[in-house]
Amino acid sequence: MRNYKVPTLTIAGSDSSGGAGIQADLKTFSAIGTYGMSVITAITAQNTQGVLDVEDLSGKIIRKQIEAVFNDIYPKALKIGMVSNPEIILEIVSTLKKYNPKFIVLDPVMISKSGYCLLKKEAKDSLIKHLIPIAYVVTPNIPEAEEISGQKINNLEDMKNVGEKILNLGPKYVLMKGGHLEGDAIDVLIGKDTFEIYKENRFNRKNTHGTGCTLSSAITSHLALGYDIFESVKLSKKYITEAITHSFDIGKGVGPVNHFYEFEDRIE
Ligand SMILES: Nc1ncnc2c1ncn2[C@@H]1O[C@H](COP(=O)(O)OP(=O)(O)O)[C@@H](O)[C@H]1O
Ligand SMILES: Cc1ncc(COP(=O)(O)OP(=O)(O)O)c(N)n1
Repeated sequence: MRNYKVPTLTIAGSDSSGGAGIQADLKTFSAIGTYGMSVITAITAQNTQGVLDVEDLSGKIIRKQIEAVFNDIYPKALKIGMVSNPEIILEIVSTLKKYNPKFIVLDPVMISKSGYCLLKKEAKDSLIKHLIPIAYVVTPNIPEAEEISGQKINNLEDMKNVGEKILNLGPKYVLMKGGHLEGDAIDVLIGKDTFEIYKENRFNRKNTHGTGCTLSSAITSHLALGYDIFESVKLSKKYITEAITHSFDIGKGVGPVNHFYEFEDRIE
């Protein structure tokens, strides 16, 4: 069910190499078939080999971007990615509260795969106290869930327990991603009366830049298109698995996942 007129929004950082951040989000929105809009929170100088530098935008211009979008094209669903400092987090929360969006997908980005800290240490408390409670679904990977909860995660049982702890912070659902564990790629969705497992084979691929950004934007798109949370996660898990399977070599480091493999036959 594609409907390119259904508006979706990403509030996130820019990745100059196009594999993660805003760029991955907009590619995902387009590939799934929604109308993507963006609010940029930070500019990263980044490529497939790592993050070289970051400049945060001011709270003021972030607020103005959100207002410009909402006062004109109200998104059906939005995602939040990199928000690196407390001022940015507080500005986003207070501005979004004026518009009361139904579906906020929060990807609590902390450290890039290349090891760069995208969330400043002093921002962790604001993320936990102010941003997580307004989310419809939070999508931490294992290290992020450990950082948020202060608990170590080694297996599915730990994922469930920690997921419940994060749920108590106030979001409606927690989708804990198991990409950082060994074995099958297992994600779990935890809600008040919900415990769902989404399992796919693990594919041994070098090029996995942008997996987290892509999964959260896929969920955002599916929620915007009217799917419930269970179908949205199921379809998005399929989407990221295919995108990883078809990921490709570009640049000298960890290349991106592939959003457009379906169209490759048409490229001359
Ligand atoms: N090698 C892999 N094969 C298949 N799925 C994977 C692989 N690595 C990650 N995934 C999946 O990709 C999504 C993103 O997961 P993860 O890598 O944990 O997040 P992040 O990019 O935020 O670190 C999850 O659905 C996870 O299960
Ligand atoms: C600007 C920006 N935002 C987020 C990330 C993290 O992306 P993620 O999808 O978690 O994947 P990796 O980049 O860690 O592979 C990023 N790198 N840049």
